[in-house]
Amino acid sequence: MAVDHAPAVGKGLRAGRRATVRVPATSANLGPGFDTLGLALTIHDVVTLSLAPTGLEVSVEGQGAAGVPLTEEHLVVRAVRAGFDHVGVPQPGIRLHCVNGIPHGRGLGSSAAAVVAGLVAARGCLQEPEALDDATVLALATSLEGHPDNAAAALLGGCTISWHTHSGVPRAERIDVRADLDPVVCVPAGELSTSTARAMLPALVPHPDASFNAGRSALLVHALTRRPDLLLEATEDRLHQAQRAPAMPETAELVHKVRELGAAAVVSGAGPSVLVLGGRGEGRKAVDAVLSGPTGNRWNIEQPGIDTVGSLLATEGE
Ligand SMILES: Nc1ncnc2c1ncn2[C@@H]1O[C@H](COP(=O)(O)OP(=O)(O)O)[C@@H](O)[C@H]1O
Ligand SMILES: N[C@@H](CCOP(=O)(O)O)C(=O)O
Repeated sequence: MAVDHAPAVGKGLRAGRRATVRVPATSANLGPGFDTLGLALTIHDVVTLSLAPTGLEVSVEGQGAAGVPLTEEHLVVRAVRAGFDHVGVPQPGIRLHCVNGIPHGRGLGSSAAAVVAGLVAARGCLQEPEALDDATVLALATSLEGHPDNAAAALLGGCTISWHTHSGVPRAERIDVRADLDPVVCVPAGELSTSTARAMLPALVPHPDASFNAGRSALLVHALTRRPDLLLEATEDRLHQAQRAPAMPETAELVHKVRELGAAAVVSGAGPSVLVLGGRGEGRKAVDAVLSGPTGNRWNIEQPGIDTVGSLLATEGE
């Protein structure tokens, strides 16, 4: 009788499982809430993971398909492996297919989406999925990303407040923003990596600026939930946008012009996209007024809804 010596997928993993995760784009900071506030948007990546005894096969369609490595360096693969390492299961072979809707390097949380999708897909292939519960995924994603704001919103959906405990554990809570909040996103063609934009920030900030942002962040929670008329004032910031403006002058100019018309424009994440927050049609009206000239066609204008689901896992097979 022939003996099959082929290696098997290791203990603790579901060999026949196919895990599909849909994960939203996120806009972080929302002005004053640097590394704290995040908003999930209905622009999505979808990743499908299945396991094999050995090897790696990665295929990618959509955003970033031409640029991302199809190797162990692929961010989703790194996240899957980080999840399995955390749980302590033996690393299997990986078959991964990604359909990407989130543009890369534009301040819409593509890297956080990739990391969260990989971790949640890893959860879907575990015998004991609770080993990668939301708190653990947030902690692992934050350590891969360096900040929790995008990862929290990508994982939980909606608008999130995230913070670190004294012992350095990231935590997050969702707040229920007004149903009529109608975000507009203006996406330029050029990319700016988050690490480049973070390197532009000073290590220390003056106390009055810290105080200014603390007040605006608190006000912003009130504006997002109850008082949209305060959004313009509540989205003021002194901690990061002006400091990063030299790397994205067109973004800074668009934010300024839209705000002059009374709409709450901010840099989305680390930029260079612009997010405008307002009631139904308000942001779009201001953006159209500013971008009606020849420079307007340099921006891709989108009106995504708010994703209230967060990361959505579906599994097939044993
Ligand atoms: N879906 C993805 N698959 C693989 N790598 C990704 C994916 N999304 C983002 N990345 C990696 O992260 C980089 C962008 O991350 P970052 O500079 O933080 O910008 P963003 O604001 O889009 O998160 C990409 O250039 C790519 O290397
Ligand atoms: N708080 C972070 C947010 C980065 O978001 P991204 O979408 O640009 O990755 C920062 O401002 O650096």
